[in-house]
Amino acid sequence: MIIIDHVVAGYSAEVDILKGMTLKAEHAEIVTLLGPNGCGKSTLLKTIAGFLKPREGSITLQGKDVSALPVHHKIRHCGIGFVPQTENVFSALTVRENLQVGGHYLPERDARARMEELCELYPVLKLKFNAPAASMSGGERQILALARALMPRPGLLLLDEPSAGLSPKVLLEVFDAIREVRAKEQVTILMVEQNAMEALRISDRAYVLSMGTVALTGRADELMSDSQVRELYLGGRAA
Ligand SMILES: Nc1ncnc2c1ncn2[C@@H]1O[C@H](COP(=O)(O)OP(=O)(O)OP(=O)(O)O)[C@@H](O)[C@H]1O
Repeated sequence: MIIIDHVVAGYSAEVDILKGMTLKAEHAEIVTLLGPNGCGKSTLLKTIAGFLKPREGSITLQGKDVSALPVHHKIRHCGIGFVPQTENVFSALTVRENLQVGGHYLPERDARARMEELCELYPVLKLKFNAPAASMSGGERQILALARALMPRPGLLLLDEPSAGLSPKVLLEVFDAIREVRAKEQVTILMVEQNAMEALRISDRAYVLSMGTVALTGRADELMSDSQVRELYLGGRAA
């Protein structure tokens, strides 16, 4: 379980982007963060991942305060995996090499076994194992990015717009991949998304952010079926 408690953070000392952000994700939940451009969704993920330090408030993971820990410590010792929105695979490296990067500090035997597991989970990785990531489609690259972050078996996975730039059909394949790993490995997933309705369909709960704070929260199915919420926050489309 992760608890974000009244977190204030930003890129410079003068400007707060997160202005007292409070939210949580329970074990093995898929929680989606929605909201308009610039409201702080990516900044929140970067703060949880350790790229930014909270000026105020705390981030608690499994009961431990991880607020001030740097990125590498969070990946290696706290079980936090992060898939950024762009540049999330190494195009010139093969699928195998990308996965090796994700598991670089695992003992070699463990890394090999983990790669095999992930190739079972996502057969496209096995198919393209020795091909460069550059030869993969957008959806395949997204699945590779997901698998790379999964190499060290994180308990918490942070996904920044996994559907960015994907067609509606491919988007659903990537969302299926996310749902599958939650089911198989009980990983907690905190995901930023612009495709609100599609993301809510695979989510347990969601938070709608506005100007650095939480404007609204609820169960995904309740948010989807509330016409006022749909109109105000989710683009007004029917569920
Ligand atoms: N590296 C940075 N340095 C300074 N300001 C930044 C940086 N990255 C983002 N910001 C600013 O922080 C604010 C929040 O940006 P953020 O990327 O978190 O928004 P977002 O909700 O993820 O938006 P989007 O949906 O467009 O990705 C914006 O005003 C943005 O200009």
